[in-house]
Amino acid sequence: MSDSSINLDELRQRIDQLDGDILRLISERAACAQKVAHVKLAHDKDAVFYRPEREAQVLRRIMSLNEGPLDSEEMARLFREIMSACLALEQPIKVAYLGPEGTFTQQAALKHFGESAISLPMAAIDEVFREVEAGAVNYGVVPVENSTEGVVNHTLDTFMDSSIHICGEVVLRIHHHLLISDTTRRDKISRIYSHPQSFGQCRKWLDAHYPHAERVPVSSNAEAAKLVKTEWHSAAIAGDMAAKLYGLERVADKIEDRPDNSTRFLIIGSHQVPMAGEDKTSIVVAMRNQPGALHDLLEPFHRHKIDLTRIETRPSRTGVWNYVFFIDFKGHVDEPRVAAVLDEVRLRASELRVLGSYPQGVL
Ligand SMILES: C=C(O[C@@H]1C=C(C(=O)O)C=C[C@H]1O)C(=O)O
Repeated sequence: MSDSSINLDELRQRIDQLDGDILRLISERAACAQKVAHVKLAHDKDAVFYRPEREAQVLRRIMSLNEGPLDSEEMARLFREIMSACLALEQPIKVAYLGPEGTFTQQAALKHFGESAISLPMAAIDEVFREVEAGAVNYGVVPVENSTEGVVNHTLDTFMDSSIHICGEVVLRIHHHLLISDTTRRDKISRIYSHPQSFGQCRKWLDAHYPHAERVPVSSNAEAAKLVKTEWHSAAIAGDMAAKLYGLERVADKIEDRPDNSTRFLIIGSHQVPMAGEDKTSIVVAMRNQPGALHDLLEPFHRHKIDLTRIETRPSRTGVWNYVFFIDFKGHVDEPRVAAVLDEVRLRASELRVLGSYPQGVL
């Protein structure tokens, strides 16, 4: 036996030993999580097992303790799955997302809740809201803004008519691929299907590589992937999940024009989330139609040194909502300085609603 094979045997024995240790520790952790669930139930029979603020703290702690060689995000993803499996022991979490199956929103839902969550596709953003409001699911996931294409107006508009809370956020790197089926003639592609947002994110690449192909907008990337199965001269632009789901081949990888192309999704639910330590708050504010309204709105944030992360304006849809601003900022409503700012803004606004305070996205 050569030296290298002796080493290999030893290393494999060591790995077997470590796997045994990991197995034992994961089981011990799962038993602990089960006990936590029983304690929660003893206090309140309608207790919610899932605690987004606690999960954010667990993941942040793991990332700060990690010394490699795995990078911290990779390690947090492993722990995300361990927590997801622990939680599912008691009660798998049910999550509605903007479908169909294979969309980036489903990918975001699984990234946030882990693969043990039950994810249910909905046909439209307002259906996701309705399922959460009706209590048919624990949470919903909807896209809210893309770094290349901007805000998803429909999501913001739906918040105006809803009493739902924002319970979390998740940011997903969006990679688009040009996909074909096994019957597609790759030299004869004359039509490309995708969602309008994705066409926007791949515009330059398409102009350079397929200037003459017809671009056909459809309701989702997953729908585009499905259509390609039946047409020999068509391709689709979609992500990994849709490619796998429909068994498509990648003709070109990562064709998005900007390498940092990412989408932010919101987790919506019916509970308010306690402080996690690094939180964000989203509010919607209506101001009266008068000069200086925007300045009046923002001035208290500046004075109290609160960091705004986003501000969007939407047209009002009623007489009361003259100007409607969606504002995200760092901090939690339970912090005194945030409460002070909101009190001041409330006096200046014709209406203010806190959509939610929630942990800043970790993964
Ligand atoms: C164990 C708990 O319940 C759930 C499971 C968690 C875990 O596995 O670490 C964390 C938060 C909750 O979603 C808890 O609240 O601590």
